[in-house]
Amino acid sequence: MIPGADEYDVDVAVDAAAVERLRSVTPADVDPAPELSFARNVFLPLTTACRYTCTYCTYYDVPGEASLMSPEEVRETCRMGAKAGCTEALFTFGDDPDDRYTAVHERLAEWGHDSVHSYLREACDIALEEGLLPHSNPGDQTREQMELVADVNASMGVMLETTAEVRAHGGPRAKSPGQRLATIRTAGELGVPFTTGLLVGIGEDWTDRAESLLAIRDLHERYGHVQEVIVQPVVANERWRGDTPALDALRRVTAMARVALPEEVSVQVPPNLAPVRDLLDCGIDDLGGVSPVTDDYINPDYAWPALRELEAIAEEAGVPLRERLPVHERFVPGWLSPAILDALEGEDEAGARYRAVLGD
Ligand SMILES: O=c1nc2n(C[C@H](O)[C@H](O)[C@H](O)CO)c3cc(O)ccc3cc-2c(=O)[nH]1
Ligand SMILES: C[C@H]1O[C@@H](n2cnc3c(N)ncnc32)[C@H](O)[C@@H]1O
Ligand code: MET
Ligand code: SF4
Repeated sequence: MIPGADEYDVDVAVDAAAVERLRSVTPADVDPAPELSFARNVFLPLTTACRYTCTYCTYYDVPGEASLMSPEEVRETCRMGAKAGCTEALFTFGDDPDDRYTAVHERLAEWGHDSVHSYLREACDIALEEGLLPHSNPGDQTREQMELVADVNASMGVMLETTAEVRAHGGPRAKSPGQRLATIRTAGELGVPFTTGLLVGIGEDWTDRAESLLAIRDLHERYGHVQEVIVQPVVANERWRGDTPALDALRRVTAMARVALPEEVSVQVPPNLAPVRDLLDCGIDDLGGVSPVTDDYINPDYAWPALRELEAIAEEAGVPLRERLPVHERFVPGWLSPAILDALEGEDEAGARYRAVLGD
């Protein structure tokens, strides 16, 4: 039984025999992908306040020190991104800050918001006005929270990380695998194209990795909404002095992701955190969002490779490098809200920029 599954009423069916079969997959069992895709984004860390205290994370600030990006800063960053040819505004930040962050809540109230989600909606509107398509990953979301922002996002996401109960999530306020699966299910119910993934090396074992991939597959089979699964190694920082996954392990879990998931689901590896060149034969077909203008605020010590480097990686793999939007092309017919479709069809510069990426 997956921890928290009962509490959040998720009936994800993971068959023990399928876990055993997936565990035995190796890179020799997968074919290399025919192309590599990526998106150009700007990273907008709306707030560093977070209800959790994951032990691998340097992103969150303690109450009293947490920051909140202002609407003006959001607009400025988006404008800069659009000018640099980006298509995606990546909003990813602390999970639903709790009541200990009084200063954050007071500031939000001054700006007319009673929650971070209410503010996120305004921020997504700003991004659309400035010519970027929002992709929000605010961590766990309730159905009510996701409903509040779904129609102003091209796609959304949350890392499942793992279905296991791990010490790295521990402490009094811990992430629950059941809650994360419930978030992924809610996205399916609401028809939101979705990104999720594994965080590798936080204390999970091979059975947990296989189970996590099969849980994602199960939810995707029900709703068809998973666009990509990220295989992300945990990386060292001043809070995480623990181990990081060895290359062998990363190669094997990447191949397992490729075998576990149907072909239409991309397998993404972040080129600033993982040795992508050594994973090209393990089935990856996507390099995720890469920013020409902002840092990776979650892992600030790990710089984005330049576009030139992505081109060199694709060349080494002998496949074309293709730019994509934050929502994968197959979701454009039928899945997008009027606000996002309007942006894609707009007669302005942004519309032309999106359509150029789509190849229309
Ligand atoms: O720059 C990053 N982008 C992350 N992204 C963004 C991703 O690179 C792109 O935004 C998506 O591929 C959409 O284009 C995530 C998106 C999600 O929905 C869920 C998790 C992540 C994790 C990261 C991350 O750690 N760093
Ligand atoms: C956006 C995602 O970034 C991941 N994240 C947080 N800290 C680290 C780290 N040290 N290394 C790699 N990924 C990390 C979390 O899994 C989160 O969901
Ligand atoms: N807090 C969210 C999560 O862990 C998103 C960003 S992590 C810095 O899923
Ligand atoms: S990984 Fe996300 S949820 Fe965990 S402490 Fe960092 S910001 Fe919060």
